[in-house]
Amino acid sequence: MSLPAKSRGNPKVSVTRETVLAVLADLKDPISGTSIVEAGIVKALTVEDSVVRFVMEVSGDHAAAYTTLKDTGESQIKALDGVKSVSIVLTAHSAPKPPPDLKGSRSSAPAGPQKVPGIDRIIAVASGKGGVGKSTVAANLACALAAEGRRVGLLDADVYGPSQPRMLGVSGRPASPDGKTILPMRNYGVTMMSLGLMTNEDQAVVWRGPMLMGALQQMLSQVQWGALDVLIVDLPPGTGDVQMTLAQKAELNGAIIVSTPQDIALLDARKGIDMFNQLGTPLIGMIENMSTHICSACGHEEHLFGHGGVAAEAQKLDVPLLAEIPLHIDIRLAADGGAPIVVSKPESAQALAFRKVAKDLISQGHA
Ligand SMILES: Nc1ncnc2c1ncn2[C@@H]1O[C@H](COP(=O)(O)OP(=O)(O)OP(=O)(O)O)[C@@H](O)[C@H]1O
Repeated sequence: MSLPAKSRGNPKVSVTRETVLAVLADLKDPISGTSIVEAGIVKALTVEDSVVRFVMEVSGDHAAAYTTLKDTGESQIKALDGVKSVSIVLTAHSAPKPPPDLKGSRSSAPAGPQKVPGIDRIIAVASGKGGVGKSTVAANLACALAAEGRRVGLLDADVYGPSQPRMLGVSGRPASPDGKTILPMRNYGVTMMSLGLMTNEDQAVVWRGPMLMGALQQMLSQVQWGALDVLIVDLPPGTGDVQMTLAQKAELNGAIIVSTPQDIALLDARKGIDMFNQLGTPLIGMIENMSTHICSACGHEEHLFGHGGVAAEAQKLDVPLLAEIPLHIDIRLAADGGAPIVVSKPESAQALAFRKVAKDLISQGHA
């Protein structure tokens, strides 16, 4: 493929994603012989403020063969007009052969969920429906556990709407000094990694199933989490590929289901509970979020989305109800402002509701 005409000599020209892709399309994958774009090696390409970033996802067996290619790509993109800098992260995942053993094989090799080295426990925070406050709960629980002295990681696996960088007030890109491992970000005592940090915040990310699985696996195995007492995983809403992959690849110690009291959210939450039951992941409990609204002006309490629906459901399903978190503007402002309420107003009633859950998780040995 030939390059689009470069606008040499024009310092004001801004480089586009298409121009970068055209350069990359001319680079041959040393293994398949096709272009590295066609071979699906280039992932999460973003062009932002003249800075080009992308991930080259290659098989671990051939990582060395790609180092030169990475350097070539870097210098060719740097040479484009309008490019200030280039950041390429070369990530090597384990070889695709033998095929992933998802159903269990007759071989003696251990199949199924594995413990992630250095991580004592993994808790998934899930919801059946989007927008019920799952990410808010995950961020507050992670910070509250850290404040209790636990070594906490937070993995934002919500690939369709990663929000943890914003909630934890973290920006910038994770570094990969050796091209193999990724250094996570850290704030409020929480070690955090998000797929959102590898992509452009304004860009809709269309993840294909296998790409998603590769990315999730990388997040678990190539991020330098360090020693953790607990890793909280903020899952995307619903019962899709990410949930399945996570439960199949990593040993999950438990799941927390977040729901609003409304029937429709509860219906979806039930599907989520069903899925975890089928995957063999123990349910730690349910959290009713946006349980009751307390007016910040007059203190009047009203039940915008109903109240007690999750408690009734939890009882029916014989799953503990961990908390009823009120709908309060301070919770939203804190989350939007990059300092969850347990950090920004730790003594408020809203923060105490989250902190109690964290303390209970510790005392029950879950975190
Ligand atoms: N208890 C609460 N009180 C007030 N606002 C809340 C509360 N919980 C969540 N919110 C706000 O609701 C919005 C959605 O929350 P959040 O992003 O945590 O939901 P989510 O379930 O993770 O959504 P998605 O799955 O779509 O990412 C955010 O603006 C958040 O600040």
